Amino acid sequence: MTHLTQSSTWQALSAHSKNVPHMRELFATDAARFNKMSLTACGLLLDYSKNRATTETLDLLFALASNSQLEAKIKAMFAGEIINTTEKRAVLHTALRSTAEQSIIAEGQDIVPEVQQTLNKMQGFVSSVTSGQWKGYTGKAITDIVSIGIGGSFLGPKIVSQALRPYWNPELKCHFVANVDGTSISEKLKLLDPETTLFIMSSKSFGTQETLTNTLTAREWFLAKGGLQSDVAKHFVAVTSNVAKATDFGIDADNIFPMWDWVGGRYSLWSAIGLPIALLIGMDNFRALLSGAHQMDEHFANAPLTENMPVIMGLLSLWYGNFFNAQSHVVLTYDHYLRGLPAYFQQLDMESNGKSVTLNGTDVDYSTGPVIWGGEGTNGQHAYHQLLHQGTALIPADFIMPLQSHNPIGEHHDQLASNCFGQTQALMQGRTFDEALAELANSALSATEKQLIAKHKVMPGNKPSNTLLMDKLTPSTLGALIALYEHRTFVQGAIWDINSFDQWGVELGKDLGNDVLARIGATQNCDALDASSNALINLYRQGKI
Ligand SMILES: O=P(O)(O)OC[C@H]1O[C@H](O)[C@H](O)[C@@H](O)[C@@H]1O
Repeated sequence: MTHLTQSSTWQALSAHSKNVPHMRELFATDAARFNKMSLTACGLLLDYSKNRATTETLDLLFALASNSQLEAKIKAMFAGEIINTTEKRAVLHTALRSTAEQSIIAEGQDIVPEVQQTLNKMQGFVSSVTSGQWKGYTGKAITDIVSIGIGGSFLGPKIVSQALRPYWNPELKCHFVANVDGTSISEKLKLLDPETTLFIMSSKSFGTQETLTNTLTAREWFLAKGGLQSDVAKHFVAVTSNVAKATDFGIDADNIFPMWDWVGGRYSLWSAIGLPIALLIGMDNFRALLSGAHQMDEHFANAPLTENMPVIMGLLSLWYGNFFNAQSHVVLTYDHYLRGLPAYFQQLDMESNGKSVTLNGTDVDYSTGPVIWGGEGTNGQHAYHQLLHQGTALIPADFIMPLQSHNPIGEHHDQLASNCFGQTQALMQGRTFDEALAELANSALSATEKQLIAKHKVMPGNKPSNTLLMDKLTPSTLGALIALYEHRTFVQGAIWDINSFDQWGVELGKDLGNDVLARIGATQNCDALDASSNALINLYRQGKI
Protein backbone atom coordinates (compact mmCIF):
# COMPACT_ATOMS: atom_id res chain seq x y z
CA MET A 1 0.00 0.00 0.00
CA THR A 2 1.17 3.54 -0.65
CA HIS A 3 1.51 6.13 2.12
CA LEU A 4 -1.61 7.80 0.80
CA THR A 5 -3.97 4.83 1.08
CA GLN A 6 -2.41 3.78 4.37
CA SER A 7 -2.99 7.16 5.95
CA SER A 8 -5.60 7.45 8.65
CA THR A 9 -7.35 10.27 6.77
CA TRP A 10 -7.71 8.11 3.69
CA GLN A 11 -9.07 5.26 5.80
CA ALA A 12 -11.45 7.66 7.53
CA LEU A 13 -12.69 8.98 4.19
CA SER A 14 -13.21 5.43 3.00
CA ALA A 15 -15.32 4.57 6.06
CA HIS A 16 -17.17 7.87 5.92
CA SER A 17 -18.04 7.43 2.22
CA LYS A 18 -20.48 4.67 3.22
CA ASN A 19 -22.36 6.92 5.61
CA VAL A 20 -23.07 10.14 3.77
CA PRO A 21 -26.84 10.75 3.68
CA HIS A 22 -28.68 11.27 0.38
CA MET A 23 -28.39 14.86 -0.80
CA ARG A 24 -32.15 15.25 -0.60
CA GLU A 25 -31.85 14.73 3.11
CA LEU A 26 -28.85 17.05 3.40
CA PHE A 27 -30.84 19.85 1.76
CA ALA A 28 -34.01 19.05 3.72
CA THR A 29 -32.18 19.34 7.03
CA ASP A 30 -30.13 22.45 6.29
CA ALA A 31 -31.73 25.50 4.70
CA ALA A 32 -28.39 27.31 4.75
CA ARG A 33 -26.60 24.62 2.74
CA PHE A 34 -26.18 26.84 -0.34
CA ASN A 35 -24.75 29.68 1.77
CA LYS A 36 -22.35 27.34 3.51
CA MET A 37 -21.28 25.55 0.36
CA SER A 38 -20.80 28.27 -2.23
CA LEU A 39 -18.10 30.83 -2.73
CA THR A 40 -17.17 33.67 -5.04
CA ALA A 41 -13.72 34.47 -6.37
CA CYS A 42 -12.32 36.29 -9.40
CA GLY A 43 -15.75 36.91 -10.93
CA LEU A 44 -16.85 33.28 -10.57
CA LEU A 45 -19.40 31.79 -8.22
CA LEU A 46 -19.04 28.13 -7.32
CA ASP A 47 -22.07 26.37 -5.88
CA TYR A 48 -20.79 23.05 -4.54
CA SER A 49 -23.75 22.36 -2.29
CA LYS A 50 -25.08 19.64 -4.61
CA ASN A 51 -22.32 17.25 -3.62
CA ARG A 52 -22.33 14.14 -1.43
CA ALA A 53 -20.60 16.06 1.28
CA THR A 54 -21.20 16.99 4.90
CA THR A 55 -19.03 19.14 7.14
CA GLU A 56 -17.25 15.95 8.15
CA THR A 57 -16.55 15.10 4.51
CA LEU A 58 -15.06 18.49 3.83
CA ASP A 59 -13.00 18.44 7.03
CA LEU A 60 -11.55 15.08 6.09
CA LEU A 61 -10.82 16.19 2.52
CA PHE A 62 -9.09 19.34 3.73
CA ALA A 63 -7.08 17.21 6.15
CA LEU A 64 -6.10 14.96 3.25
CA ALA A 65 -4.91 18.04 1.34
CA SER A 66 -2.92 19.33 4.31
CA ASN A 67 -1.37 15.94 4.99
CA SER A 68 -0.30 15.82 1.35
CA GLN A 69 1.60 19.09 1.86
CA LEU A 70 -0.64 20.78 -0.68
CA GLU A 71 0.15 24.28 0.50
CA ALA A 72 3.89 23.69 0.29
CA LYS A 73 3.48 22.17 -3.17
CA ILE A 74 1.50 25.20 -4.37
CA LYS A 75 4.28 27.46 -3.10
CA ALA A 76 6.91 25.33 -4.82
CA MET A 77 5.12 25.66 -8.17
CA PHE A 78 4.78 29.44 -7.93
CA ALA A 79 8.40 29.73 -6.76
CA GLY A 80 9.72 28.01 -9.88
CA GLU A 81 11.03 24.88 -8.20
CA ILE A 82 11.75 21.95 -10.52
CA ILE A 83 8.46 20.18 -9.81
CA ASN A 84 8.36 18.49 -13.22
CA THR A 85 11.01 16.11 -11.95
CA THR A 86 11.13 13.68 -14.86
CA GLU A 87 11.87 16.45 -17.35
CA LYS A 88 13.78 18.53 -14.81
CA ARG A 89 11.70 21.62 -15.46
CA ALA A 90 10.01 24.32 -13.47
CA VAL A 91 6.28 24.80 -14.08
CA LEU A 92 5.69 28.49 -14.47
CA HIS A 93 2.74 29.15 -16.75
CA THR A 94 1.61 31.39 -13.89
CA ALA A 95 4.58 33.68 -14.69
CA LEU A 96 3.04 34.33 -18.10
CA ARG A 97 0.20 36.18 -16.43
CA SER A 98 2.24 37.82 -13.68
CA THR A 99 2.38 41.59 -13.38
CA ALA A 100 5.38 43.54 -14.66
CA GLU A 101 6.25 44.42 -11.05
CA GLN A 102 6.70 40.80 -9.98
CA SER A 103 9.98 39.01 -9.96
CA ILE A 104 9.93 35.28 -10.65
CA ILE A 105 13.13 33.31 -10.73
CA ALA A 106 13.62 30.29 -12.98
CA GLU A 107 17.04 28.70 -13.21
CA GLY A 108 18.56 31.64 -11.37
CA GLN A 109 17.09 34.31 -13.64
CA ASP A 110 14.17 36.69 -13.33
CA ILE A 111 11.88 35.66 -16.18
CA VAL A 112 9.31 38.46 -15.86
CA PRO A 113 11.23 40.91 -18.11
CA GLU A 114 11.35 38.31 -20.92
CA VAL A 115 7.64 37.64 -20.52
CA GLN A 116 6.90 41.37 -20.71
CA GLN A 117 9.17 41.83 -23.73
CA THR A 118 7.36 39.04 -25.55
CA LEU A 119 3.99 40.59 -24.73
CA ASN A 120 5.27 43.87 -26.14
CA LYS A 121 6.51 42.12 -29.26
CA MET A 122 3.08 40.50 -29.62
CA GLN A 123 1.48 43.92 -29.16
CA GLY A 124 3.60 45.40 -31.96
CA PHE A 125 2.81 42.50 -34.24
CA VAL A 126 -0.93 42.57 -33.54
CA SER A 127 -1.10 46.27 -34.17
CA SER A 128 0.93 45.99 -37.36
CA VAL A 129 -1.31 43.21 -38.76
CA THR A 130 -4.63 44.65 -37.68
CA SER A 131 -3.80 48.19 -38.83
CA GLY A 132 -2.89 46.90 -42.27
CA GLN A 133 0.67 48.10 -41.90
CA TRP A 134 1.92 44.50 -42.26
CA LYS A 135 1.67 43.81 -45.97
CA GLY A 136 1.67 40.58 -47.90
CA TYR A 137 3.98 40.08 -50.89
CA THR A 138 1.72 42.00 -53.27
CA GLY A 139 1.25 44.90 -50.88
CA LYS A 140 -2.16 43.88 -49.59
CA ALA A 141 -3.15 43.79 -45.91
CA ILE A 142 -3.65 40.46 -44.14
CA THR A 143 -7.23 39.18 -43.99
CA ASP A 144 -6.72 35.56 -42.90
CA ILE A 145 -4.59 33.92 -40.25
CA VAL A 146 -3.89 30.20 -40.34
CA SER A 147 -2.67 28.86 -37.04
CA ILE A 148 -0.82 25.56 -37.42
CA GLY A 149 -0.14 23.58 -34.26
CA ILE A 150 -1.39 20.58 -32.32
CA GLY A 151 -2.10 19.62 -28.71
CA GLY A 152 -1.67 22.61 -26.45
CA SER A 153 -0.40 24.61 -29.41
CA PHE A 154 -3.83 24.19 -30.99
CA LEU A 155 -6.55 23.60 -28.42
CA GLY A 156 -5.84 26.66 -26.27
CA PRO A 157 -5.76 29.22 -29.11
CA LYS A 158 -8.71 27.63 -30.90
CA ILE A 159 -11.02 27.20 -27.95
CA VAL A 160 -10.27 30.52 -26.31
CA SER A 161 -10.76 32.30 -29.65
CA GLN A 162 -14.05 30.50 -30.13
CA ALA A 163 -15.14 31.44 -26.60
CA LEU A 164 -14.34 35.11 -27.15
CA ARG A 165 -16.03 35.51 -30.50
CA PRO A 166 -18.00 38.61 -29.39
CA TYR A 167 -14.63 40.39 -29.08
CA TRP A 168 -13.29 39.53 -32.54
CA ASN A 169 -11.90 42.05 -34.95
CA PRO A 170 -14.40 41.77 -37.82
CA GLU A 171 -11.68 42.42 -40.43
CA LEU A 172 -9.74 39.28 -39.61
CA LYS A 173 -10.52 35.57 -39.96
CA CYS A 174 -8.58 32.86 -38.20
CA HIS A 175 -8.38 29.20 -39.25
CA PHE A 176 -6.86 26.38 -37.23
CA VAL A 177 -5.07 23.36 -38.63
CA ALA A 178 -3.86 20.56 -36.35
CA ASN A 179 -4.49 17.11 -37.81
CA VAL A 180 -1.85 15.68 -40.13
CA ASP A 181 -4.68 14.36 -42.32
CA GLY A 182 -4.08 16.25 -45.58
CA THR A 183 -7.82 16.82 -45.84
CA SER A 184 -7.69 19.27 -42.97
CA ILE A 185 -5.20 21.66 -44.52
CA SER A 186 -6.47 21.12 -48.08
CA GLU A 187 -9.97 22.18 -47.16
CA LYS A 188 -8.62 25.30 -45.44
CA LEU A 189 -6.31 26.27 -48.29
CA LYS A 190 -9.21 26.13 -50.73
CA LEU A 191 -10.70 29.13 -48.94
CA LEU A 192 -7.55 31.24 -48.88
CA ASP A 193 -5.75 33.82 -50.96
CA PRO A 194 -1.94 33.58 -50.58
CA GLU A 195 -1.57 37.34 -50.99
CA THR A 196 -3.55 38.07 -47.82
CA THR A 197 -2.88 34.98 -45.67
CA LEU A 198 -0.46 34.81 -42.76
CA PHE A 199 0.57 31.46 -41.28
CA ILE A 200 1.49 31.14 -37.62
CA MET A 201 3.44 27.99 -36.95
CA SER A 202 3.04 27.17 -33.26
CA SER A 203 5.25 24.48 -31.84
CA LYS A 204 7.10 24.67 -28.59
CA SER A 205 9.55 22.00 -29.74
CA PHE A 206 9.48 22.79 -33.46
CA GLY A 207 9.72 19.04 -33.81
CA THR A 208 6.12 17.88 -33.88
CA GLN A 209 5.50 15.89 -37.03
CA GLU A 210 1.95 17.09 -37.70
CA THR A 211 2.87 20.75 -37.37
CA LEU A 212 6.03 20.50 -39.46
CA THR A 213 4.23 18.61 -42.23
CA ASN A 214 1.30 21.03 -42.32
CA THR A 215 3.67 24.02 -42.35
CA LEU A 216 5.69 22.54 -45.23
CA THR A 217 2.47 21.95 -47.16
CA ALA A 218 1.40 25.53 -46.49
CA ARG A 219 4.76 26.82 -47.71
CA GLU A 220 4.57 24.69 -50.86
CA TRP A 221 1.07 26.02 -51.53
CA PHE A 222 2.27 29.58 -51.00
CA LEU A 223 5.18 29.10 -53.41
CA ALA A 224 3.01 27.30 -55.96
CA LYS A 225 0.47 30.11 -55.88
CA GLY A 226 2.98 32.79 -56.85
CA GLY A 227 4.83 33.69 -53.66
CA LEU A 228 8.62 33.65 -53.85
CA GLN A 229 11.02 32.18 -51.32
CA SER A 230 11.99 35.76 -50.44
CA ASP A 231 8.32 36.49 -49.65
CA VAL A 232 8.03 33.72 -47.05
CA ALA A 233 9.00 36.09 -44.23
CA LYS A 234 5.92 38.22 -44.93
CA HIS A 235 3.60 35.23 -44.64
CA PHE A 236 5.11 32.88 -42.06
CA VAL A 237 5.81 33.54 -38.40
CA ALA A 238 6.56 31.03 -35.66
CA VAL A 239 6.11 30.61 -31.94
CA THR A 240 8.67 28.23 -30.52
CA SER A 241 11.32 27.63 -27.91
CA ASN A 242 13.56 26.18 -30.62
CA VAL A 243 14.67 29.31 -32.48
CA ALA A 244 17.50 27.54 -34.30
CA LYS A 245 15.17 24.99 -35.89
CA ALA A 246 12.69 27.71 -36.87
CA THR A 247 15.35 29.79 -38.62
CA ASP A 248 16.68 26.67 -40.36
CA PHE A 249 13.15 26.14 -41.60
CA GLY A 250 13.28 29.56 -43.24
CA ILE A 251 11.40 31.69 -40.76
CA ASP A 252 12.84 35.16 -40.32
CA ALA A 253 14.47 35.51 -36.88
CA ASP A 254 12.49 38.73 -36.31
CA ASN A 255 9.27 36.80 -36.81
CA ILE A 256 9.92 34.19 -34.15
CA PHE A 257 8.12 34.59 -30.85
CA PRO A 258 9.83 32.84 -27.95
CA MET A 259 8.50 30.11 -25.68
CA TRP A 260 10.25 28.64 -22.70
CA ASP A 261 11.00 25.26 -21.22
CA TRP A 262 9.10 26.17 -18.09
CA VAL A 263 5.79 26.37 -19.97
CA GLY A 264 4.11 23.01 -20.60
CA GLY A 265 2.30 22.56 -23.93
CA ARG A 266 -1.13 22.27 -22.34
CA TYR A 267 -0.53 25.39 -20.26
CA SER A 268 0.78 27.55 -23.08
CA LEU A 269 -2.13 29.62 -24.36
CA TRP A 270 -0.99 32.45 -22.08
CA SER A 271 2.32 32.70 -23.94
CA ALA A 272 2.88 33.80 -27.54
CA ILE A 273 1.11 30.53 -28.45
CA GLY A 274 -1.91 32.75 -27.79
CA LEU A 275 -0.99 34.97 -30.74
CA PRO A 276 -4.04 33.95 -32.83
CA ILE A 277 -6.23 34.91 -29.85
CA ALA A 278 -4.48 38.27 -29.50
CA LEU A 279 -4.88 38.96 -33.22
CA LEU A 280 -8.58 38.23 -33.08
CA ILE A 281 -9.52 39.99 -29.84
CA GLY A 282 -6.82 42.64 -29.66
CA MET A 283 -4.02 42.99 -27.17
CA ASP A 284 -6.07 44.80 -24.50
CA ASN A 285 -8.49 41.91 -24.35
CA PHE A 286 -5.62 39.42 -24.40
CA ARG A 287 -4.11 41.20 -21.41
CA ALA A 288 -7.53 41.08 -19.70
CA LEU A 289 -7.53 37.30 -20.25
CA LEU A 290 -4.11 37.11 -18.56
CA SER A 291 -5.27 39.34 -15.77
CA GLY A 292 -8.32 37.15 -15.04
CA ALA A 293 -6.01 34.14 -14.82
CA HIS A 294 -3.61 36.10 -12.61
CA GLN A 295 -6.43 36.87 -10.19
CA MET A 296 -7.16 33.16 -9.95
CA ASP A 297 -3.44 32.50 -9.36
CA GLU A 298 -3.50 34.96 -6.47
CA HIS A 299 -6.62 33.34 -5.07
CA PHE A 300 -5.12 29.85 -5.38
CA ALA A 301 -1.83 30.91 -3.82
CA ASN A 302 -3.31 32.86 -0.92
CA ALA A 303 -6.83 31.74 0.03
CA PRO A 304 -7.00 29.23 2.88
CA LEU A 305 -7.69 25.68 1.68
CA THR A 306 -11.24 25.82 3.03
CA GLU A 307 -12.09 28.86 0.87
CA ASN A 308 -9.99 28.00 -2.12
CA MET A 309 -12.02 27.32 -5.25
CA PRO A 310 -9.53 25.11 -7.14
CA VAL A 311 -8.81 23.19 -3.95
CA ILE A 312 -12.49 22.55 -3.24
CA MET A 313 -13.18 21.47 -6.82
CA GLY A 314 -10.10 19.25 -6.92
CA LEU A 315 -10.95 17.57 -3.62
CA LEU A 316 -14.58 16.92 -4.52
CA SER A 317 -13.61 15.34 -7.81
CA LEU A 318 -11.03 13.18 -6.04
CA TRP A 319 -13.69 12.19 -3.47
CA TYR A 320 -15.80 10.54 -6.16
CA GLY A 321 -12.89 9.04 -8.09
CA ASN A 322 -11.20 7.50 -5.09
CA PHE A 323 -14.12 6.63 -2.82
CA PHE A 324 -17.13 6.11 -5.12
CA ASN A 325 -15.35 4.59 -8.12
CA ALA A 326 -16.40 7.45 -10.44
CA GLN A 327 -14.27 7.00 -13.53
CA SER A 328 -15.30 10.01 -15.50
CA HIS A 329 -16.20 13.63 -14.95
CA VAL A 330 -18.46 15.59 -17.25
CA VAL A 331 -18.16 19.31 -18.04
CA LEU A 332 -21.38 20.86 -19.34
CA THR A 333 -21.20 24.37 -20.69
CA TYR A 334 -24.44 26.29 -20.87
CA ASP A 335 -23.08 28.83 -23.33
CA HIS A 336 -22.59 28.19 -27.01
CA TYR A 337 -19.32 30.13 -27.05
CA LEU A 338 -17.94 27.74 -24.42
CA ARG A 339 -18.81 24.62 -26.40
CA GLY A 340 -15.13 23.75 -26.92
CA LEU A 341 -14.16 24.01 -23.28
CA PRO A 342 -14.75 20.33 -22.39
CA ALA A 343 -12.20 19.33 -25.06
CA TYR A 344 -9.73 21.86 -23.67
CA PHE A 345 -10.18 20.60 -20.10
CA GLN A 346 -9.89 17.08 -21.43
CA GLN A 347 -6.35 17.64 -22.64
CA LEU A 348 -5.47 19.69 -19.60
CA ASP A 349 -6.56 17.09 -17.11
CA MET A 350 -6.09 13.78 -18.91
CA GLU A 351 -2.61 14.59 -20.18
CA SER A 352 -1.66 15.93 -16.76
CA ASN A 353 -3.13 13.34 -14.44
CA GLY A 354 -3.28 10.23 -16.62
CA LYS A 355 -0.40 8.71 -14.63
CA SER A 356 0.16 5.47 -12.69
CA VAL A 357 3.32 5.94 -10.65
CA THR A 358 4.09 8.38 -7.87
CA LEU A 359 6.97 10.82 -8.09
CA ASN A 360 9.35 8.26 -6.62
CA GLY A 361 8.24 5.57 -9.06
CA THR A 362 5.90 3.57 -6.80
CA ASP A 363 2.83 2.09 -8.53
CA VAL A 364 -0.29 3.86 -7.33
CA ASP A 365 -2.97 1.77 -5.59
CA TYR A 366 -5.72 4.33 -6.18
CA SER A 367 -7.38 5.87 -9.23
CA THR A 368 -5.79 8.98 -10.69
CA GLY A 369 -7.19 11.23 -13.42
CA PRO A 370 -10.71 10.38 -14.57
CA VAL A 371 -11.92 10.54 -18.15
CA ILE A 372 -12.97 14.15 -18.78
CA TRP A 373 -15.66 14.65 -21.34
CA GLY A 374 -18.68 16.79 -21.95
CA GLY A 375 -20.38 19.16 -24.27
CA GLU A 376 -22.75 21.98 -24.71
CA GLY A 377 -26.00 22.35 -22.79
CA THR A 378 -28.81 21.96 -23.69
CA ASN A 379 -27.82 19.58 -26.50
CA GLY A 380 -26.50 16.90 -24.15
CA GLN A 381 -29.81 16.78 -22.31
CA HIS A 382 -31.35 15.17 -25.36
CA ALA A 383 -28.59 12.62 -25.58
CA TYR A 384 -26.15 11.45 -22.94
CA HIS A 385 -27.79 13.02 -19.88
CA GLN A 386 -29.99 9.91 -19.75
CA LEU A 387 -26.97 7.98 -18.54
CA LEU A 388 -26.13 10.68 -16.01
CA HIS A 389 -29.60 10.37 -14.52
CA GLN A 390 -30.29 6.65 -14.66
CA GLY A 391 -27.12 4.84 -15.75
CA THR A 392 -25.10 2.65 -13.43
CA ALA A 393 -21.95 4.81 -13.55
CA LEU A 394 -21.56 7.70 -11.15
CA ILE A 395 -20.49 10.73 -13.19
CA PRO A 396 -19.92 13.97 -11.28
CA ALA A 397 -20.78 17.01 -13.38
CA ASP A 398 -19.72 20.64 -13.66
CA PHE A 399 -22.33 23.03 -15.05
CA ILE A 400 -20.89 26.32 -16.32
CA MET A 401 -23.08 29.28 -17.25
CA PRO A 402 -22.85 33.06 -17.60
CA LEU A 403 -25.81 34.93 -16.11
CA GLN A 404 -25.97 37.35 -19.02
CA SER A 405 -25.87 36.31 -22.64
CA HIS A 406 -23.96 38.13 -25.37
CA ASN A 407 -27.04 37.47 -27.50
CA PRO A 408 -30.05 38.27 -25.32
CA ILE A 409 -32.89 37.44 -27.67
CA GLY A 410 -36.41 36.75 -26.47
CA GLU A 411 -36.68 34.05 -23.84
CA HIS A 412 -33.64 32.06 -25.01
CA HIS A 413 -31.42 32.74 -22.05
CA ASP A 414 -34.17 32.17 -19.48
CA GLN A 415 -34.83 28.82 -21.06
CA LEU A 416 -31.12 27.98 -21.14
CA ALA A 417 -30.74 28.87 -17.48
CA SER A 418 -33.85 26.97 -16.45
CA ASN A 419 -32.48 23.87 -18.17
CA CYS A 420 -29.14 24.24 -16.47
CA PHE A 421 -30.60 24.64 -12.99
CA GLY A 422 -33.32 22.04 -13.68
CA GLN A 423 -30.68 19.46 -14.59
CA THR A 424 -28.64 19.94 -11.43
CA GLN A 425 -31.84 19.72 -9.41
CA ALA A 426 -32.96 16.53 -11.15
CA LEU A 427 -29.54 14.96 -10.68
CA MET A 428 -29.58 15.82 -7.01
CA GLN A 429 -33.10 14.91 -5.99
CA GLY A 430 -34.01 12.23 -8.51
CA ARG A 431 -37.49 10.72 -8.40
CA THR A 432 -38.62 8.04 -5.95
CA PHE A 433 -40.79 5.07 -6.80
CA ASP A 434 -43.71 6.57 -4.90
CA GLU A 435 -43.37 9.87 -6.75
CA ALA A 436 -43.26 8.06 -10.07
CA LEU A 437 -46.33 6.02 -9.12
CA ALA A 438 -48.20 9.13 -8.02
CA GLU A 439 -47.47 10.77 -11.38
CA LEU A 440 -49.15 7.80 -13.07
CA ALA A 441 -52.22 7.92 -10.84
CA ASN A 442 -54.55 9.34 -13.50
CA SER A 443 -53.24 7.31 -16.42
CA ALA A 444 -55.29 4.57 -18.07
CA LEU A 445 -52.69 1.91 -17.21
CA SER A 446 -53.58 -1.11 -15.11
CA ALA A 447 -52.25 -1.27 -11.57
CA THR A 448 -49.62 -3.83 -12.61
CA GLU A 449 -48.50 -1.68 -15.54
CA LYS A 450 -48.28 1.37 -13.29
CA GLN A 451 -45.99 -0.54 -10.94
CA LEU A 452 -43.78 -1.58 -13.84
CA ILE A 453 -43.60 1.83 -15.50
CA ALA A 454 -42.98 3.53 -12.17
CA LYS A 455 -39.99 1.27 -11.69
CA HIS A 456 -38.54 2.50 -15.00
CA LYS A 457 -39.19 6.12 -14.06
CA VAL A 458 -37.30 5.97 -10.79
CA MET A 459 -34.22 8.20 -10.75
CA PRO A 460 -31.99 7.55 -7.78
CA GLY A 461 -30.75 11.14 -7.58
CA ASN A 462 -27.82 11.87 -5.26
CA LYS A 463 -25.76 12.59 -8.39
CA PRO A 464 -23.19 15.26 -7.64
CA SER A 465 -22.73 18.50 -9.55
CA ASN A 466 -20.97 21.81 -9.20
CA THR A 467 -22.44 24.94 -10.75
CA LEU A 468 -20.12 27.70 -11.86
CA LEU A 469 -21.64 31.04 -12.71
CA MET A 470 -20.19 34.31 -13.95
CA ASP A 471 -21.90 37.60 -14.74
CA LYS A 472 -20.87 37.51 -18.35
CA LEU A 473 -18.36 35.65 -20.46
CA THR A 474 -15.51 38.15 -20.83
CA PRO A 475 -11.77 37.74 -21.44
CA SER A 476 -11.19 38.22 -17.74
CA THR A 477 -13.78 35.71 -16.49
CA LEU A 478 -12.64 33.19 -19.09
CA GLY A 479 -9.03 33.62 -17.93
CA ALA A 480 -10.10 32.98 -14.34
CA LEU A 481 -12.18 29.95 -15.36
CA ILE A 482 -9.36 28.27 -17.27
CA ALA A 483 -6.84 28.98 -14.51
CA LEU A 484 -9.34 27.51 -12.03
CA TYR A 485 -9.30 24.21 -13.92
CA GLU A 486 -5.51 24.29 -14.29
CA HIS A 487 -5.15 24.58 -10.54
CA ARG A 488 -7.87 22.02 -9.85
CA THR A 489 -5.80 19.59 -11.91
CA PHE A 490 -2.72 20.56 -9.91
CA VAL A 491 -4.48 19.93 -6.60
CA GLN A 492 -5.37 16.39 -7.56
CA GLY A 493 -1.92 15.62 -8.94
CA ALA A 494 -0.36 16.97 -5.72
CA ILE A 495 -2.50 14.72 -3.53
CA TRP A 496 -1.94 11.69 -5.73
CA ASP A 497 1.79 12.48 -5.61
CA ILE A 498 2.15 12.13 -9.39
CA ASN A 499 3.92 14.29 -11.97
CA SER A 500 1.13 16.28 -13.63
CA PHE A 501 3.58 17.92 -16.02
CA ASP A 502 5.14 15.21 -18.17
CA GLN A 503 3.48 13.08 -20.89
CA TRP A 504 5.62 10.02 -21.59
CA GLY A 505 2.64 8.07 -22.92
CA VAL A 506 2.19 10.60 -25.70
CA GLU A 507 5.91 10.49 -26.47
CA LEU A 508 5.92 6.71 -27.02
CA GLY A 509 3.16 7.05 -29.61
CA LYS A 510 5.24 9.64 -31.48
CA ASP A 511 8.32 7.40 -31.54
CA LEU A 512 6.43 4.35 -32.77
CA GLY A 513 4.60 6.45 -35.36
CA ASN A 514 7.94 7.55 -36.82
CA ASP A 515 9.17 3.99 -36.88
CA VAL A 516 6.05 2.84 -38.74
CA LEU A 517 6.41 5.70 -41.21
CA ALA A 518 9.88 4.46 -42.12
CA ARG A 519 8.50 0.93 -42.59
CA ILE A 520 5.69 2.21 -44.81
CA GLY A 521 8.24 3.92 -47.04
CA ALA A 522 10.67 0.97 -47.09
CA THR A 523 11.34 -1.03 -50.24
CA GLN A 524 10.17 -4.29 -48.72
CA ASN A 525 7.16 -5.48 -46.82
CA CYS A 526 7.39 -5.32 -43.07
CA ASP A 527 7.93 -8.54 -41.13
CA ALA A 528 9.81 -7.28 -38.11
CA LEU A 529 6.88 -6.34 -35.86
CA ASP A 530 4.00 -8.24 -34.30
CA ALA A 531 1.71 -10.07 -36.75
CA SER A 532 -1.06 -7.48 -36.53
CA SER A 533 1.21 -4.47 -37.11
CA ASN A 534 3.03 -6.24 -39.97
CA ALA A 535 -0.26 -7.09 -41.67
CA LEU A 536 -1.73 -3.59 -41.27
CA ILE A 537 1.41 -1.88 -42.61
CA ASN A 538 1.60 -4.25 -45.57
CA LEU A 539 -2.08 -3.80 -46.40
CA TYR A 540 -1.50 -0.07 -46.35
CA ARG A 541 1.51 -0.41 -48.68
CA GLN A 542 -0.64 -2.45 -51.02
CA GLY A 543 -3.39 0.21 -50.94
CA LYS A 544 -6.33 -2.20 -50.80
CA ILE A 545 -7.72 -4.91 -48.54
O1 LIG B 1 4.09 22.63 -29.28
P1 LIG B 1 4.64 21.32 -29.70
O2 LIG B 1 6.05 21.12 -29.25
O3 LIG B 1 4.51 21.12 -31.19
O4 LIG B 1 3.82 20.21 -29.00
C1 LIG B 1 2.47 19.99 -29.27
C2 LIG B 1 1.91 18.95 -28.34
O5 LIG B 1 2.72 17.80 -28.48
C3 LIG B 1 2.64 16.74 -27.57
O6 LIG B 1 1.89 15.74 -28.12
C4 LIG B 1 2.22 17.07 -26.17
O7 LIG B 1 1.61 15.96 -25.62
C5 LIG B 1 1.32 18.27 -26.06
O8 LIG B 1 1.25 18.67 -24.71
C6 LIG B 1 1.88 19.39 -26.90
O9 LIG B 1 1.09 20.52 -26.72
